[in-house]
Amino acid sequence: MSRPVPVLTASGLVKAHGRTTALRGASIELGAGEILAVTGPSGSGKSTLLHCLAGIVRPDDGSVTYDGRRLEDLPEKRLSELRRTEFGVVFQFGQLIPELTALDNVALPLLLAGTGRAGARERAGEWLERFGVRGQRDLRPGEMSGGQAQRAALARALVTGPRVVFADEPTGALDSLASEQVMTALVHTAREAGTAVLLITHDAQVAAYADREVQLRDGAVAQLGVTA
Ligand SMILES: Nc1ncnc2c1ncn2[C@@H]1O[C@H](COP(=O)(O)OP(=O)(O)OP(=O)(O)O)[C@@H](O)[C@H]1O
Repeated sequence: MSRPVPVLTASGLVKAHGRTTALRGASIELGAGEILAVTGPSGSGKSTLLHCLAGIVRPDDGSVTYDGRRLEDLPEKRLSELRRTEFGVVFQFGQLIPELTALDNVALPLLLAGTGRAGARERAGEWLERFGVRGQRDLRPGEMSGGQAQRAALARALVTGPRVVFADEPTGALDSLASEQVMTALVHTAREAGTAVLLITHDAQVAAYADREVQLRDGAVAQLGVTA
């Protein structure tokens, strides 16, 4: 099967945190609309790789190219605009804002992008519906189950129509049923919207949802294999 056109490419990424070298020449390619799992032992550099690819952290060496633009050449203002409009991020503990309801959490990125309040709330409601948590729209994160909160976090990551979603252990804190619901919702929605997903996971069952898997070992890509 032919591979999709790359939307995000990293080559030779090096990144140290103090004396610890987290990435030692990691290279990776994410295709448009592709769901790519990044696996590997604890400390192998998975989160650091995601942070570099998402433009959250600047690598010490190497290059990240998104849609023909080298992230390292972009000024901070342009990079944060790109993160806001073209990338979505979700972490292990969804990091919803605890004081806001599910609906307001999902509406927030739209408000920040300049959508009016009524339109933002309406669209947020539609996205909660897609993830099967519209019934929880008026609950705050602490009042939802872990799986419900993660589905709301995914709705928030996807509501602006990003081209790439970065998910760092999105099911890491969930039981297997909730994990399955979150992954099914993520894969279904990403496929429908043509969104590429970079998915970090320890869990082979979660990695099996991806089109392809890349393993990191000691800060570099160890093996490429097709999982689906
Ligand atoms: N902010 C930081 N300060 C110091 N060291 C760090 C920092 N972030 C990561 N590291 C170190 O860099 C290495 C890679 O960490 P990273 O979190 O990228 O790995 P990981 O594969 O995502 O690990 P895990 O699966 O345990 O989350 C580890 O040795 C880690 O201790």
